[in-house]
Amino acid sequence: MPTCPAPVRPLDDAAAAELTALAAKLLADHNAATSPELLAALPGTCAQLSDTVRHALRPVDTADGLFVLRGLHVDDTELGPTPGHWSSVGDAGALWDVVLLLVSTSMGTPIAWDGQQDGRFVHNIVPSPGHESEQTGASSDVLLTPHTEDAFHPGRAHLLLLCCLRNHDDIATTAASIRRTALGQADVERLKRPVVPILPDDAYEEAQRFAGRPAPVPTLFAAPEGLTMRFDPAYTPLDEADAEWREAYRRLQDELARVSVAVSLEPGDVLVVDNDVVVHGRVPFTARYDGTDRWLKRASVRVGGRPTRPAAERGEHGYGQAALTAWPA
Ligand SMILES: O=C(O)CCC(=O)C(=O)O
Ligand SMILES: [Fe+2]
Repeated sequence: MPTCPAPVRPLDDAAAAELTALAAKLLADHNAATSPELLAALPGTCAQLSDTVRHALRPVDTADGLFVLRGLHVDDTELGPTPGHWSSVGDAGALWDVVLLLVSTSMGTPIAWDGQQDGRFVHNIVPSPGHESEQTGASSDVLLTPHTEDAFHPGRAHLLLLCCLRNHDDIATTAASIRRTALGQADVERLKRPVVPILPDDAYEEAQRFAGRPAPVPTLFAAPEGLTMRFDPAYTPLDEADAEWREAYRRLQDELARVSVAVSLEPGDVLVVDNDVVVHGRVPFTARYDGTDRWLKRASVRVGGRPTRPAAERGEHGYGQAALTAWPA
């Protein structure tokens, strides 16, 4: 798998300092990155960003469906130990929550879920004891299978942002763009049909208990700018589909593996992924559990008026979950 051929958008020192200083001021004004007042102040603060920063934060503009924003400075010695679980993070790395929220707000509206990580708008991705072989951000020993984030839900993010605080072992995030695949037209047509559902993942215990009937959803969709995808094989009951459809799905998986790139994030990097175009995952690794583990901050962003999804999604129940927005929609 090629390593970091992802487009890099450099932030020079002045731009990085501008973004970090604005975040620090917001945090000082509101005390906590989780404060509703801080969230409400994000759009107004973003409006103060210079054209240079704004330009670096323009939408994803290549068929890779992603870019890496590079140039922010994380001081490892100031960070404190990597928490062992998202629930024990408290306000550790809070400045980076706010930086990530500013970056997110310049692209759209940050969203959160009541049922995930206490409804926080910035999640912490750290390996956690006892979760090594799950298909969630807390795992380590296993390959995190390429997936669309929150694929089970019609209100899922359009953009997924991962900000790296620590990654001493160069553990790569994987990314594969549907726009780089060469799938036969017959397979595309087959995968555009709603055949099987995508069930809530293990990060959503409440949604997994939802009693409603799972609705089949299409895997591929022909949007005006090209194909988009909704894909999470680890939570898709593939054996409910007929053999022909399963073979088409298998060929899609093979194509995604063929075009997959490995992006090893450095501290300060923000990976921006178009969640309609790219599936992401992570290579397996051995957790350290000594306070120096890999640590990412994650945000999800909704972008209004994007024609990237079938209209039929609007009728889905979303397994009883609703996305929260950082300020009233
Ligand atoms: O750890 C990573 O690189 C990605 C994990 C992941 O899938 C996510 O945070 O959504
Ligand atoms: Fe993910």
